[in-house]
Formats: sequence, structure tokens, C-alpha cells
Amino acid sequence: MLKLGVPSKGRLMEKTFQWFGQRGVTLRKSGSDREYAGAVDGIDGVELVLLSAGEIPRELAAGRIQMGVTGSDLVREKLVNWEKSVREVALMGFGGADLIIAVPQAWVDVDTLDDLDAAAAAFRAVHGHRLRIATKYHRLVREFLKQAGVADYALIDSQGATEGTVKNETAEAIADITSTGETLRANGLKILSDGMIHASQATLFRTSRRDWTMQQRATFKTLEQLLGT
Ligand SMILES: Nc1ncnc2c1ncn2[C@@H]1O[C@H](COP(=O)(O)OP(=O)(O)OP(=O)(O)O)[C@@H](O)[C@H]1O
Ligand SMILES: O=P(O)(O)OC[C@H]1O[C@H](OP(=O)(O)OP(=O)(O)O)[C@H](O)[C@@H]1O
Repeated sequence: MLKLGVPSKGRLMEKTFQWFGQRGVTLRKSGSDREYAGAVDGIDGVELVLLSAGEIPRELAAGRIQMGVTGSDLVREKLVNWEKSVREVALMGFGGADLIIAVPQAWVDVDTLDDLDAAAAAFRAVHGHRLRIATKYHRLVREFLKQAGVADYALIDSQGATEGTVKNETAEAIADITSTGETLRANGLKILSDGMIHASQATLFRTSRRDWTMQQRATFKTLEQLLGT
């Protein structure tokens, strides 16, 4: 079987089901609502595997699934040299969200990464410790700030409610996903004008591994034709 990994819940799952359905491949949950079992109609040889969106990159890289849908941000965050481990098959046009760096609105002199760099140096001189940036996107944030020449900061791990860390005084700035911007505004934060790290969207990937069976290759070709990719 050709294993296709799809997010097991929420917006990404529903929109993925729709996207495939519009192309003649019906994906559905089988069993009870809470059971993570799936079924595929419209093509033979494809097995649906319901997984956490965050785990799909690793499963693709390891070759435990041959194809998978997840956010382009998660693939870049979870995989070192992601282009070597997976290939993009299709940008799916939903699940759009921007990974950005934001600081308190009250920091009127800080609007760019250069300003943040200057603020970080000043912060350290005054407070005796580095300016803290809360995020769950450690790899992407480190790479981005390195390229921007910002070095005087500390990353604080935050796995959720990241925008709250500034009010809670566990961080001075954040790097997180935003779509409507509501959460940032509600927490008194503003995006740096050059603080866009990655514009993410749901993407269909395939593993780069070449250890596919003949049957899996044939199924992949049929699926590509159906999906128009
Ligand atoms: N408004 C949004 N908030 C958070 N993630 C969003 C939003 N819009 C799109 N996404 C995307 O959804 C994906 C995250 O989905 P989800 O939260 O289901 O994954 P997860 O962290 O693996 O979840 P879990 O581990 O709880 O199963 C990311 O690719 C992210 O960019
Ligand atoms: O720009 P907005 O439309 O306000 O959306 C962005 C918010 O949504 C996500 O959080 P989610 O609700 O998934 O919870 P989390 O904080 O646990 O990740 C994301 O982490 C932001 O906090």
C-alpha cells in the first residue's frame, strides 16, 4: 500500500478531505468519531494514516508514510535540510498562516529587525540578561535571526498561548503563527515590518526515499494523474 498521512483533526483534516474529494479521491474517517482509522475511495492501493500534523514531517523523512499533508512551516521546522528528505507535490491553497516576529506595541522605537538588534543590546545592558523570544519554532527562528544578524537574544520554549508570554513576563518578544492577527492585537503585540519568517500553507509532500515497491510507484503515478499534480 501507498501510505498517505493526513492531519487527524480540525481545519487541516477537513480541508484536506475536501481537497482530495474535489479531485475524485474520497478520504474519510472510518469507525467512530474518536477512532483514528481512515478509508480511501476512488483509487486502489492507498492507505489513509491519520496523524498529528506535527509528526507528519518525521514520518515522511523516515519513509513510514510515502505521502503526507501538513503545513509547510512544520516541514521546515522539524526536518534538517528538509529539501533532502521530502519533495513538494502540491501547494493546496488552504491552512495559510504566517510565522512572524512580534514585539510589544508599546515599543514605539522598534519596528524592524535592526531596531530589535539595538533593543536587544540595550536590554542586556539594563537587565543583565538577554532579551527573550518565546516560540515553538526554534529552528526557523534561529536561522532567520542569524541571517538578519540578530544574535543577542535567548529563545524560550512555548508550545501554546505564546502571545501571552509577554504579558506574563516570561518573554519580551514572540515568534508564532498568525492568520487574522486577532491574537496578536488582543495581546498588545505588533509584527516587525521585516519580521516575516515564512508564509505557510497546507502542502502535499512525498518522501524523497527511493525504497518504494513497484506497486507503490504505480499507485503514485495514478494518484498524480487524478490530482493533476
Ligand atoms: N490560525 C492558525 N493557528 C495555528 N496553526 C495554523 C493556523 N492556520 C493554519 N495553521 C497551520 O496548521 C498547522 C498546525 O496544525 P495543528 O495545530 O493541527 O498541528 P499540531 O501542532 O501537530 O497539533 P497536535 O500536535 O495538537 O495534533 C501548522 O502548519 C500551521 O501553520
Ligand atoms: O492570527 P489569529 O487568527 O489570531 O491566529 C493565531 C493564533 O492561533 C494559533 O493558536 P491556536 O489556537 O492553534 O493555539 P496554540 O496557541 O495552542 O497554538 C496560533 O498559535 C496563534 O496563537
